[in-house]
Amino acid sequence: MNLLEVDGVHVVHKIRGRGLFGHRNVYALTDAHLVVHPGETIGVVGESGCGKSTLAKVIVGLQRPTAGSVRFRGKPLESGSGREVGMVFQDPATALNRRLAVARIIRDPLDVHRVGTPAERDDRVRELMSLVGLPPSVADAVPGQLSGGQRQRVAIARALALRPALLVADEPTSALDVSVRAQILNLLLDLREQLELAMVFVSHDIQTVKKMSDRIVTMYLGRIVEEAPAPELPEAARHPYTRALFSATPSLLHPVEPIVLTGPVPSATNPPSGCPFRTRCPKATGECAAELPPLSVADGGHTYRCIHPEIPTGVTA
Ligand SMILES: Nc1ncnc2c1ncn2[C@@H]1O[C@H](COP(=O)(O)OP(=O)(O)OP(=O)(O)O)[C@@H](O)[C@H]1O
Repeated sequence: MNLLEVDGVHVVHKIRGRGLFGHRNVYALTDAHLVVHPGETIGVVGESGCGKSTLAKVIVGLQRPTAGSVRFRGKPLESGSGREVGMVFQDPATALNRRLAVARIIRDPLDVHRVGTPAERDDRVRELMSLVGLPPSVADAVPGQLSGGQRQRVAIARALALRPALLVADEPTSALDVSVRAQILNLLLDLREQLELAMVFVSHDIQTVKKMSDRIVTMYLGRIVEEAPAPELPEAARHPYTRALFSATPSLLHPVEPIVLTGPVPSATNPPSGCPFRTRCPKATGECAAELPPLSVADGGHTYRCIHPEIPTGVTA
């Protein structure tokens, strides 16, 4: 059975316009479809504002869809399955209550859900601290007394307290010093292995996402424009935008032809007709404005929305 199914989810925010213009809609997420299988890691990439965090919040139940549904093990997310999905946020400095001691922060979900006896909760907190590599000596410290890496370990321990089957990590290392990023990524990889966790890993750092993920979802202006097996990227990327993202942070192992994007990302209040990427796409033609490109399917569960796709070397279109 699928662990998680995001089915036709839209998130539209209403914002107050200036003067006589009344309300405007921000199309943060449009018709998102995504399936997560037990134990697999889905990477989500795209530029700032493309809807990555909105998708992450929808998956953990922090953002209610305007339309569409999210199902966990076949049941609507609202029906109590929320505790099976843990979330780690970008900045542990703001995500943690700065007045509470580490042990209290990690224990909080256990208290809220009344898991076991108080003594069992204490044991679980000790176990979680050891799992994420926190020494027992920091149990009584407050977040301000810890390093950034330690704070993120506290956040990860708290997210794992209720033994979720799925962990959503939204830019979990981007607020950290470069020197500790690898440690936190390795910790997430170890935990995934040890606990057989599924993960949704959100980052604008496409090379890290490639390393962490089984499949990669590319988002642009609120839409999923491509989903492909991570090991095959960037060579197999069909959507010019996925290629552009990879070519912006080239890797020696996987060189790609540079695709330089010009012009600003269009506003999510007024997305272009047809293909959302067409205003910046080097391959765009008049046809791209007419309608949203249909979902095309390539080998290996690879899907994309583009009518002028890149064709990988050695593949016939
Ligand atoms: N509460 C809100 N009210 C109005 N607009 C919002 C709200 N939350 C998000 N948005 C808008 O929705 C769009 C998607 O935002 P989201 O935070 O999901 O993008 P993102 O890809 O995660 O960006 P970043 O990488 O900068 O975090 C953006 O245009 C953003 O400005």
